[in-house]
Amino acid sequence: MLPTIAWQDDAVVMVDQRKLPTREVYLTCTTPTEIARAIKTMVIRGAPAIGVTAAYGLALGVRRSKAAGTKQLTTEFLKDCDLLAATRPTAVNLFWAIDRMKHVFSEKVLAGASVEDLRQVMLAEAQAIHDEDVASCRAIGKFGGALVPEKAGILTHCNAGALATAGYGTALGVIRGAIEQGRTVSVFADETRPVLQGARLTAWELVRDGIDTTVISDNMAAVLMRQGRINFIVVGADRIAANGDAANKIGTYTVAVLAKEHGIPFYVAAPLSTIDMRTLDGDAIPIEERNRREVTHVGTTQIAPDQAKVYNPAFDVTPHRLIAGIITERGVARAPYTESLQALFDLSAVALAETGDAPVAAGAR
Ligand SMILES: CSC[C@@H](O)[C@@H](O)C(=O)COP(=O)(O)O
Repeated sequence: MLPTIAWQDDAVVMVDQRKLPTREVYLTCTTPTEIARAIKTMVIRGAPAIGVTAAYGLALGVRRSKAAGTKQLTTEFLKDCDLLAATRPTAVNLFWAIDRMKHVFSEKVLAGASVEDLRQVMLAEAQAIHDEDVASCRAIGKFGGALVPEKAGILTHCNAGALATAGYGTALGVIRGAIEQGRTVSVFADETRPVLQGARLTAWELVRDGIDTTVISDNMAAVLMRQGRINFIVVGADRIAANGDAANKIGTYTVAVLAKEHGIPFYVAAPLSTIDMRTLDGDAIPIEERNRREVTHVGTTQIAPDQAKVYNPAFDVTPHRLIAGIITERGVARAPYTESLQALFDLSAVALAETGDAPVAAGAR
Protein backbone atom coordinates (compact mmCIF):
# COMPACT_ATOMS: atom_id res chain seq x y z
CA MET A 1 0.00 0.00 0.00
CA LEU A 2 1.05 3.58 -0.65
CA PRO A 3 3.37 4.82 2.14
CA THR A 4 1.71 8.16 3.00
CA ILE A 5 3.18 8.30 6.48
CA ALA A 6 5.30 5.95 8.59
CA TRP A 7 6.92 5.81 12.01
CA GLN A 8 10.57 4.80 11.63
CA ASP A 9 13.31 4.83 14.31
CA ASP A 10 11.66 7.49 16.46
CA ALA A 11 10.97 9.72 13.47
CA VAL A 12 8.02 10.34 11.15
CA VAL A 13 8.58 9.79 7.45
CA MET A 14 6.14 11.12 4.87
CA VAL A 15 6.03 11.53 1.13
CA ASP A 16 6.34 15.24 0.27
CA GLN A 17 3.04 15.78 -1.55
CA ARG A 18 4.13 19.20 -2.85
CA LYS A 19 6.60 17.46 -5.15
CA LEU A 20 4.20 14.91 -6.68
CA PRO A 21 3.57 13.79 -9.37
CA THR A 22 7.00 14.40 -10.87
CA ARG A 23 9.20 13.59 -7.86
CA GLU A 24 8.69 11.04 -5.08
CA VAL A 25 10.65 12.59 -2.22
CA TYR A 26 10.39 11.57 1.44
CA LEU A 27 10.68 13.98 4.37
CA THR A 28 11.78 12.88 7.84
CA CYS A 29 10.52 14.87 10.85
CA THR A 30 12.05 14.46 14.28
CA THR A 31 10.28 17.19 16.30
CA PRO A 32 6.71 18.44 16.77
CA THR A 33 7.81 21.77 15.25
CA GLU A 34 8.88 20.02 12.05
CA ILE A 35 5.59 18.11 12.00
CA ALA A 36 3.60 21.34 12.45
CA ARG A 37 5.53 22.94 9.58
CA ALA A 38 4.88 19.90 7.35
CA ILE A 39 1.13 20.15 8.01
CA LYS A 40 0.99 23.93 7.54
CA THR A 41 2.93 23.90 4.28
CA MET A 42 0.97 20.89 2.96
CA VAL A 43 3.85 18.47 2.71
CA ILE A 44 1.11 16.27 4.12
CA ARG A 45 -2.55 17.17 3.74
CA GLY A 46 -6.01 15.63 3.70
CA ALA A 47 -8.10 15.55 6.88
CA PRO A 48 -7.39 12.02 8.19
CA ALA A 49 -3.69 12.18 7.25
CA ILE A 50 -3.36 15.49 9.13
CA GLY A 51 -4.90 13.87 12.23
CA VAL A 52 -2.58 10.85 12.11
CA THR A 53 0.46 13.07 11.55
CA ALA A 54 -0.43 15.33 14.47
CA ALA A 55 -0.80 12.29 16.74
CA TYR A 56 2.67 11.11 15.72
CA GLY A 57 3.95 14.65 16.29
CA LEU A 58 2.75 14.53 19.89
CA ALA A 59 4.29 11.08 20.37
CA LEU A 60 7.56 12.42 18.95
CA GLY A 61 7.58 15.29 21.44
CA VAL A 62 7.08 12.95 24.39
CA ARG A 63 9.63 10.40 23.21
CA ARG A 64 12.36 12.95 22.50
CA SER A 65 11.73 15.10 25.57
CA LYS A 66 14.51 15.45 28.12
CA ALA A 67 11.98 16.19 30.88
CA ALA A 68 13.01 14.80 34.23
CA GLY A 69 9.45 14.36 35.51
CA THR A 70 5.82 14.28 34.37
CA LYS A 71 5.18 17.88 35.45
CA GLN A 72 7.71 19.27 33.00
CA LEU A 73 6.63 16.73 30.36
CA THR A 74 3.01 17.86 30.73
CA THR A 75 3.98 21.51 30.15
CA GLU A 76 5.90 20.54 27.01
CA PHE A 77 3.12 18.24 25.80
CA LEU A 78 0.42 20.93 26.12
CA LYS A 79 2.64 23.40 24.26
CA ASP A 80 3.00 20.87 21.43
CA CYS A 81 -0.78 20.40 21.37
CA ASP A 82 -1.26 24.17 20.91
CA LEU A 83 1.44 24.32 18.24
CA LEU A 84 -0.16 21.54 16.20
CA ALA A 85 -3.71 22.85 16.70
CA ALA A 86 -2.66 26.16 15.14
CA THR A 87 -1.60 24.61 11.82
CA ARG A 88 -4.86 24.29 9.86
CA PRO A 89 -8.36 25.22 11.07
CA THR A 90 -10.88 23.31 8.95
CA ALA A 91 -10.03 19.58 9.10
CA VAL A 92 -11.60 18.45 12.37
CA ASN A 93 -9.53 15.25 12.39
CA LEU A 94 -6.62 17.41 13.59
CA PHE A 95 -8.47 18.49 16.74
CA TRP A 96 -10.02 15.05 17.17
CA ALA A 97 -6.56 13.42 17.20
CA ILE A 98 -5.07 16.04 19.55
CA ASP A 99 -8.02 15.63 21.96
CA ARG A 100 -7.63 11.86 21.90
CA MET A 101 -3.89 12.07 22.63
CA LYS A 102 -4.55 14.63 25.40
CA HIS A 103 -7.15 12.38 26.97
CA VAL A 104 -4.81 9.38 27.08
CA PHE A 105 -1.93 11.53 28.37
CA SER A 106 -3.92 13.01 31.25
CA GLU A 107 -5.53 9.67 32.15
CA LYS A 108 -2.09 8.06 32.42
CA VAL A 109 -0.55 10.96 34.37
CA LEU A 110 -3.44 10.85 36.84
CA ALA A 111 -2.88 7.10 37.20
CA GLY A 112 0.75 7.79 38.16
CA ALA A 113 2.52 6.89 34.91
CA SER A 114 6.25 7.66 34.65
CA VAL A 115 7.91 9.60 31.83
CA GLU A 116 9.08 6.28 30.40
CA ASP A 117 5.53 4.84 30.56
CA LEU A 118 4.24 7.89 28.70
CA ARG A 119 6.85 7.43 25.97
CA GLN A 120 5.43 3.96 25.26
CA VAL A 121 1.76 4.81 25.70
CA MET A 122 1.71 7.92 23.50
CA LEU A 123 3.40 6.13 20.63
CA ALA A 124 1.00 3.20 20.98
CA GLU A 125 -1.97 5.61 20.84
CA ALA A 126 -0.64 7.35 17.72
CA GLN A 127 -0.11 3.97 16.09
CA ALA A 128 -3.65 2.95 17.05
CA ILE A 129 -5.02 6.12 15.41
CA HIS A 130 -2.97 5.26 12.31
CA ASP A 131 -4.17 1.62 12.16
CA GLU A 132 -7.79 2.57 12.83
CA ASP A 133 -7.73 5.06 9.99
CA VAL A 134 -6.61 2.39 7.53
CA ALA A 135 -9.32 0.03 8.83
CA SER A 136 -11.96 2.80 8.56
CA CYS A 137 -10.99 3.52 4.96
CA ARG A 138 -11.27 -0.19 4.09
CA ALA A 139 -14.76 -0.34 5.66
CA ILE A 140 -15.77 2.87 3.83
CA GLY A 141 -14.56 1.18 0.64
CA LYS A 142 -16.73 -1.84 1.33
CA PHE A 143 -19.93 0.13 2.06
CA GLY A 144 -19.34 2.75 -0.61
CA GLY A 145 -18.14 0.27 -3.22
CA ALA A 146 -21.51 -1.47 -3.06
CA LEU A 147 -23.25 1.76 -4.14
CA VAL A 148 -21.23 2.14 -7.34
CA PRO A 149 -22.98 0.93 -10.50
CA GLU A 150 -21.26 -1.39 -12.99
CA LYS A 151 -19.35 0.53 -15.70
CA ALA A 152 -19.68 3.69 -13.64
CA GLY A 153 -18.23 7.01 -14.73
CA ILE A 154 -17.13 8.45 -11.40
CA LEU A 155 -16.24 12.06 -10.74
CA THR A 156 -14.13 13.00 -7.73
CA HIS A 157 -12.78 16.34 -6.56
CA CYS A 158 -9.51 17.10 -4.75
CA ASN A 159 -7.62 14.10 -3.32
CA ALA A 160 -9.38 11.92 -0.78
CA GLY A 161 -7.14 8.96 -1.43
CA ALA A 162 -4.35 7.01 0.21
CA LEU A 163 -2.33 10.22 0.25
CA ALA A 164 -4.99 12.04 2.27
CA THR A 165 -5.41 9.27 4.84
CA ALA A 166 -3.23 6.69 6.53
CA GLY A 167 -3.79 4.59 3.38
CA TYR A 168 -6.47 3.37 0.90
CA GLY A 169 -8.51 6.56 1.01
CA THR A 170 -12.10 7.62 1.64
CA ALA A 171 -13.56 8.74 -1.71
CA LEU A 172 -10.83 6.82 -3.54
CA GLY A 173 -11.42 4.00 -1.04
CA VAL A 174 -14.99 3.79 -2.41
CA ILE A 175 -13.58 3.54 -5.93
CA ARG A 176 -11.03 0.89 -4.84
CA GLY A 177 -13.81 -0.96 -3.00
CA ALA A 178 -16.02 -1.01 -6.12
CA ILE A 179 -13.13 -2.43 -8.16
CA GLU A 180 -12.38 -5.06 -5.48
CA GLN A 181 -16.06 -6.01 -5.64
CA GLY A 182 -15.60 -6.76 -9.34
CA ARG A 183 -16.96 -3.65 -11.00
CA THR A 184 -15.38 -1.82 -13.91
CA VAL A 185 -15.15 1.93 -13.45
CA SER A 186 -13.63 4.94 -15.11
CA VAL A 187 -12.67 7.93 -13.00
CA PHE A 188 -12.72 11.62 -13.84
CA ALA A 189 -10.44 13.62 -11.56
CA ASP A 190 -11.16 17.35 -11.31
CA GLU A 191 -7.78 19.08 -11.41
CA THR A 192 -8.90 21.12 -8.33
CA ARG A 193 -7.60 24.66 -8.61
CA PRO A 194 -5.66 26.28 -7.07
CA VAL A 195 -3.42 23.63 -5.42
CA LEU A 196 -4.24 20.95 -8.02
CA GLN A 197 -4.65 18.00 -5.64
CA GLY A 198 -6.82 16.24 -8.26
CA ALA A 199 -4.39 16.50 -11.16
CA ARG A 200 -1.22 16.02 -9.13
CA LEU A 201 -2.26 13.54 -6.44
CA THR A 202 -5.51 11.74 -7.31
CA ALA A 203 -4.37 11.04 -10.86
CA TRP A 204 -0.94 9.96 -9.59
CA GLU A 205 -2.24 7.42 -7.13
CA LEU A 206 -5.03 6.07 -9.37
CA VAL A 207 -2.72 5.64 -12.36
CA ARG A 208 -0.22 3.93 -10.05
CA ASP A 209 -2.99 1.42 -9.20
CA GLY A 210 -3.81 0.88 -12.89
CA ILE A 211 -7.26 2.54 -12.58
CA ASP A 212 -8.70 4.17 -15.71
CA THR A 213 -8.27 7.90 -14.95
CA THR A 214 -9.02 11.04 -16.93
CA VAL A 215 -7.95 14.43 -15.61
CA ILE A 216 -10.28 17.32 -16.41
CA SER A 217 -10.08 20.97 -15.48
CA ASP A 218 -12.73 21.98 -12.96
CA ASN A 219 -14.86 23.82 -15.51
CA MET A 220 -15.32 20.68 -17.67
CA ALA A 221 -17.40 18.66 -15.20
CA ALA A 222 -20.78 20.08 -16.31
CA VAL A 223 -20.23 19.10 -19.94
CA LEU A 224 -19.31 15.53 -18.98
CA MET A 225 -22.42 15.29 -16.82
CA ARG A 226 -24.58 16.54 -19.66
CA GLN A 227 -22.95 14.02 -22.00
CA GLY A 228 -23.96 11.23 -19.59
CA ARG A 229 -20.36 10.20 -18.94
CA ILE A 230 -20.60 10.71 -15.18
CA ASN A 231 -23.21 8.78 -13.18
CA PHE A 232 -21.67 8.66 -9.70
CA ILE A 233 -19.87 11.31 -7.66
CA VAL A 234 -17.88 10.76 -4.49
CA VAL A 235 -15.76 13.23 -2.55
CA GLY A 236 -14.11 13.34 0.88
CA ALA A 237 -14.68 15.85 3.67
CA ASP A 238 -12.67 17.92 6.11
CA ARG A 239 -15.48 18.43 8.58
CA ILE A 240 -19.10 17.31 8.55
CA ALA A 241 -21.50 19.21 10.79
CA ALA A 242 -24.23 17.49 12.82
CA ASN A 243 -26.87 18.35 10.20
CA GLY A 244 -24.83 16.72 7.39
CA ASP A 245 -23.43 19.93 5.83
CA ALA A 246 -19.96 18.96 4.61
CA ALA A 247 -16.86 21.13 4.24
CA ASN A 248 -14.45 19.91 1.57
CA LYS A 249 -11.99 21.36 -0.91
CA ILE A 250 -13.10 24.55 -2.63
CA GLY A 251 -15.15 23.64 -5.71
CA THR A 252 -16.92 20.69 -4.12
CA TYR A 253 -20.09 22.75 -3.66
CA THR A 254 -20.06 23.60 -7.37
CA VAL A 255 -19.87 19.90 -8.21
CA ALA A 256 -22.80 19.15 -5.86
CA VAL A 257 -24.98 21.84 -7.47
CA LEU A 258 -24.15 20.47 -10.92
CA ALA A 259 -24.94 16.94 -9.74
CA LYS A 260 -28.39 18.09 -8.59
CA GLU A 261 -29.10 19.71 -11.97
CA HIS A 262 -28.11 16.51 -13.79
CA GLY A 263 -29.76 14.04 -11.37
CA ILE A 264 -26.46 12.35 -10.43
CA PRO A 265 -26.00 10.94 -6.90
CA PHE A 266 -23.43 12.94 -4.94
CA TYR A 267 -21.86 11.05 -2.01
CA VAL A 268 -19.49 12.16 0.73
CA ALA A 269 -17.13 9.50 2.15
CA ALA A 270 -15.50 10.14 5.54
CA PRO A 271 -14.65 8.38 8.78
CA LEU A 272 -16.46 9.25 12.02
CA SER A 273 -13.35 11.24 13.04
CA THR A 274 -14.39 13.79 10.39
CA ILE A 275 -17.92 14.18 11.78
CA ASP A 276 -18.18 17.02 14.28
CA MET A 277 -21.45 16.68 16.17
CA ARG A 278 -20.53 19.78 18.23
CA THR A 279 -20.76 21.92 15.10
CA LEU A 280 -24.46 22.18 14.36
CA ASP A 281 -24.35 23.29 10.74
CA GLY A 282 -22.01 24.26 7.94
CA ASP A 283 -22.11 28.00 8.73
CA ALA A 284 -20.20 27.28 11.95
CA ILE A 285 -17.33 25.46 10.21
CA PRO A 286 -14.14 27.59 10.16
CA ILE A 287 -12.88 27.96 6.61
CA GLU A 288 -9.16 28.36 6.08
CA GLU A 289 -8.03 31.18 3.82
CA ARG A 290 -4.66 30.58 2.23
CA ASN A 291 -2.12 32.87 0.64
CA ARG A 292 -2.70 34.80 -2.58
CA ARG A 293 0.22 33.17 -4.36
CA GLU A 294 -1.68 29.89 -4.69
CA VAL A 295 -4.12 31.74 -6.96
CA THR A 296 -1.81 34.20 -8.71
CA HIS A 297 0.80 31.61 -9.67
CA VAL A 298 0.88 28.18 -11.26
CA GLY A 299 4.19 26.80 -10.08
CA THR A 300 6.64 29.66 -10.63
CA THR A 301 4.60 31.24 -13.43
CA GLN A 302 2.61 34.32 -12.48
CA ILE A 303 -0.89 34.32 -14.03
CA ALA A 304 -2.49 37.36 -12.36
CA PRO A 305 -1.25 40.94 -11.90
CA ASP A 306 0.27 41.98 -8.57
CA GLN A 307 -2.34 44.75 -8.26
CA ALA A 308 -5.33 42.36 -8.34
CA LYS A 309 -7.03 41.49 -5.08
CA VAL A 310 -7.27 37.77 -4.37
CA TYR A 311 -9.75 35.69 -2.41
CA ASN A 312 -8.55 32.18 -1.60
CA PRO A 313 -10.84 30.14 0.67
CA ALA A 314 -9.41 26.60 0.77
CA PHE A 315 -12.77 24.93 1.42
CA ASP A 316 -16.48 25.34 0.81
CA VAL A 317 -19.52 23.81 2.45
CA THR A 318 -21.97 21.59 0.57
CA PRO A 319 -25.46 21.84 2.10
CA HIS A 320 -26.77 18.48 3.32
CA ARG A 321 -29.77 18.58 0.98
CA LEU A 322 -27.43 18.07 -1.99
CA ILE A 323 -25.83 14.95 -0.45
CA ALA A 324 -27.26 11.51 -1.36
CA GLY A 325 -25.49 9.81 1.55
CA ILE A 326 -22.52 10.01 3.90
CA ILE A 327 -20.43 6.85 3.65
CA THR A 328 -18.66 6.00 6.91
CA GLU A 329 -16.88 2.98 8.36
CA ARG A 330 -20.09 2.06 10.18
CA GLY A 331 -22.44 2.30 7.23
CA VAL A 332 -24.14 4.87 5.03
CA ALA A 333 -25.99 7.72 6.73
CA ARG A 334 -28.88 9.31 4.85
CA ALA A 335 -31.15 12.27 5.51
CA PRO A 336 -32.23 13.27 8.08
CA TYR A 337 -28.55 13.41 8.97
CA THR A 338 -28.70 14.68 12.54
CA GLU A 339 -30.45 11.44 13.49
CA SER A 340 -28.60 9.06 11.17
CA LEU A 341 -25.13 10.39 12.07
CA GLN A 342 -25.92 10.23 15.77
CA ALA A 343 -27.10 6.63 15.29
CA LEU A 344 -23.68 5.75 13.87
CA PHE A 345 -21.94 7.17 16.94
CA ASP A 346 -24.37 5.32 19.20
CA LEU A 347 -23.52 1.90 17.77
CA SER A 348 -21.54 0.34 20.56
CA ALA A 349 -18.24 -1.38 19.92
CA VAL A 350 -19.80 -4.53 21.36
CA ALA A 351 -22.67 -4.48 18.88
CA LEU A 352 -20.22 -3.99 16.04
CA ALA A 353 -18.03 -6.84 17.25
CA GLU A 354 -21.07 -9.13 17.57
CA THR A 355 -22.34 -8.50 14.06
CA GLY A 356 -18.82 -8.32 12.64
CA ASP A 357 -20.29 -5.79 10.28
CA ALA A 358 -21.51 -2.22 10.33
CA PRO A 359 -25.26 -1.74 10.11
CA VAL A 360 -26.67 0.93 7.82
CA ALA A 361 -27.68 4.00 9.77
CA ALA A 362 -31.21 5.21 10.47
CA GLY A 363 -32.83 6.89 7.51
CA ALA A 364 -30.73 4.81 5.15
CA ARG A 365 -31.87 3.63 1.71
C1 LIG B 1 -9.81 12.02 2.81
S1 LIG B 1 -9.36 13.62 2.62
C2 LIG B 1 -10.77 14.65 2.52
C3 LIG B 1 -10.41 16.07 2.43
O1 LIG B 1 -9.45 16.37 3.41
C4 LIG B 1 -9.89 16.46 1.05
O2 LIG B 1 -10.87 16.26 0.11
C5 LIG B 1 -9.47 17.90 1.08
O3 LIG B 1 -10.28 18.80 0.95
C6 LIG B 1 -8.05 18.16 1.37
O4 LIG B 1 -7.71 19.51 1.42
P1 LIG B 1 -6.19 19.91 1.58
O5 LIG B 1 -6.22 21.41 1.58
O6 LIG B 1 -5.46 19.31 0.43
O7 LIG B 1 -5.74 19.37 2.92
